[in-house]
Amino acid sequence: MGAENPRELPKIDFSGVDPASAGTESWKSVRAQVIQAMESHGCFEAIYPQVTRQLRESLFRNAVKELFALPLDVKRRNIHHKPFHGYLGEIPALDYYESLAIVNAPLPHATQSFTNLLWPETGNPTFCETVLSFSQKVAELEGMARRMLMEGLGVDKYYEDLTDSMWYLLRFAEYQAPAAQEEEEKKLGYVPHRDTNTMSVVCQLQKDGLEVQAKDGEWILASPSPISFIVMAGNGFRAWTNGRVGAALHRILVGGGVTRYSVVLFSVPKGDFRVEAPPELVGEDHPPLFEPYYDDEFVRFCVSEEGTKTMDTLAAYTELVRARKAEA
Ligand SMILES: O=C(O)CCC(=O)C(=O)O
Ligand SMILES: [Fe+2]
Repeated sequence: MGAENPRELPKIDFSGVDPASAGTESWKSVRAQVIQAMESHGCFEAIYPQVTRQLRESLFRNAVKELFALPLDVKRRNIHHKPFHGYLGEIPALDYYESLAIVNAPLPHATQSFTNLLWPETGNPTFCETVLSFSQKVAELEGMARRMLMEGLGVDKYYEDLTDSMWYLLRFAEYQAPAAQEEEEKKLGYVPHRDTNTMSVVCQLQKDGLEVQAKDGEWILASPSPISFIVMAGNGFRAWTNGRVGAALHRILVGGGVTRYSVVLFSVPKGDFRVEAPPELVGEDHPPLFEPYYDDEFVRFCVSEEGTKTMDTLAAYTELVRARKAEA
């Protein structure tokens, strides 16, 4: 594993494991690397050829291109009541950014209805098949990484329940190349943040852009191979593990005259799930760091004026709830 160089993200080879291989020697070896990487860097590069180069090619060269080429009024049909769960574009401070999202993407009916909404005449079966097989395979990677971390903390008995309490959101993003005269200078494509959800798996076309903050405050550029993904935890997992797993601070830089595309799978707590650390992770040595919450409520805080002022939304949210409780 490449964790020795603190200026590079650790690389972990998942090619020898699958969800059914939990407990095998190869699983344990990958697990040890995952635990170490999350401790040292808060994220890692997963080598994952289970998503074949061919599938990745058809995703980026066909599906993603076709999606962003649709007229704006068609893309805007992708509406969802929850922030960040549908079409996003023309956002102040995110000048180069546009994205669309599929809630429950690994479920065939969900991706099919997204496809029907955008291509009502044809239902675009090729898009649907490509996106479905991609998100199903990537969901397996998210599940393995999360299960390994839960095993490391001795709380894997909750793995199935935690999985059932979440949905997967697949988001397609385009970061337009800044205008020619700005080419030399990199621009912020997405502001520094920690994801609000549980875990995130980023797939990017071979274009740099994603940077993760190291412990010393320096930014590390992710340079995943053509068969790699970047895996990180968000505030949802940080809260559920009572801070034992940290949420990586990251940002996107764009420049060099190249438009960047990414497809990210997020595991997101469902609306009725209370995000709260299990008793095994709380005790005298580990006082509860965060207040339990429902994701909708936390996301509402994150997009509020107060939430957008802070870099640590989970800590700020906890502070707010505790202050309210003290007042009551
Ligand atoms: O586009 C990417 O690579 C990741 C963007 C991101 O950080 C996010 O959507 O939360
Ligand atoms: Fe993010």
